[in-house]
Amino acid sequence: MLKVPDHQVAGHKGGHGQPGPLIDDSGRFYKPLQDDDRGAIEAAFYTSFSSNTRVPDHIRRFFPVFHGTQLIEASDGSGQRPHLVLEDVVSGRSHPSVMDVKIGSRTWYPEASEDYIQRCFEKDRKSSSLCLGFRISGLQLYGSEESELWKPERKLVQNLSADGVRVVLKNFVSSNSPIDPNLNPDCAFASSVYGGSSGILAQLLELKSWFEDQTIYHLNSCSVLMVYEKKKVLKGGSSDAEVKLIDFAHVTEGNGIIDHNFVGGLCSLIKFISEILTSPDECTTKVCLQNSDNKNEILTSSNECTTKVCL
Ligand SMILES: O=P(O)(O)O[C@@H]1[C@@H](OP(=O)(O)O)[C@H](OP(=O)(O)O)[C@H](O)[C@H](OP(=O)(O)O)[C@H]1OP(=O)(O)O
Ligand SMILES: Nc1ncnc2c1ncn2[C@@H]1O[C@H](COP(=O)(O)OP(=O)(O)O)[C@@H](O)[C@H]1O
Repeated sequence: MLKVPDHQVAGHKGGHGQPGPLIDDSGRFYKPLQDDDRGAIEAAFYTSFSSNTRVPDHIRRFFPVFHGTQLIEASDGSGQRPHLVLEDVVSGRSHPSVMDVKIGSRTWYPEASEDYIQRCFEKDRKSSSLCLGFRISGLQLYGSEESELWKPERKLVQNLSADGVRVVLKNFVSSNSPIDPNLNPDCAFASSVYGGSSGILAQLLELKSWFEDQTIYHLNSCSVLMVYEKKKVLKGGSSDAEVKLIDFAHVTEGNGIIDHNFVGGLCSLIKFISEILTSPDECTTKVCLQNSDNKNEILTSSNECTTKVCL
């Protein structure tokens, strides 16, 4: 039985006349192939990547397993449509905290159309992509109460400044509520989620070492998906933190050239996460996430805050 995923944090969602992803009970994620060349490019990437013997096994685990394409009924009832059949990265987790981070200071690439380049350029300029080399595309995080789920409006998190990004990366691994203005992110779970030999930082470093050498693919506009199980962490168990790369609709051939745009963004994300691990209390900012009606201000403050960032 296919259903709409509860834990999608970014990308195209079903509704408003467009099909969205579906999941099944056996841990598979069905992504509708987009009509234009994006669908064909992503399917070609997964096909090439799955059989490419130059990709080391320890790197394959950072990509969802690919089970081919399949014709299934689209989520919007528009009839049968081809879908990529992928491993569902959040399957088996009851309270997954999830963050989608789009890597690269530039999400466009020279082979794209002029119109696409302009749209990407505008988004990169307005978001943290241009200055940091990545942007948070979307996230959800569970609080300490099982019923508490924070899923901020995507446009708010995408356009955060460096200070804002730092606070949200701290919120992601904190035990206290991101929407209580009186609470600073305590980074209580930083060491179990970001740290350790199998934590998110170690996984990102392993990826980085491959991307510093590989010249097969250029992963334009691709995301790092960071996932962990909040329920287990709250009980003192392992975070089961996982990093996966997703969204290959704009992959181009590397042609012997290192993907500097991807490597640069990855290094920047690594730096932010390393700093949270080494100095979790250090902060100079106060982030104010304002709702679209501009009425309800949600403040997330940190120790010794001196700057106020408003959206
Ligand atoms: O439609 P939008 O404005 O939500 O833009 C989509 C992006 O959403 P965002 O900029 O993060 O809000 C979306 O970004 P995310 O995957 O959500 O990070 C994609 O960039 C998508 O383009 P494509 O399918 O990769 O070619 C973008 O879709 P297209 O506009 O290119 O169809
Ligand atoms: N294999 C997967 N398993 C679980 N969730 C996924 C998977 N791939 C994508 N997602 C979810 O869907 C969102 C959008 O995915 P993405 O491939 O970027 O779509 P789009 O091409 O529409 O931007 C991600 O932010 C994530 O929440």
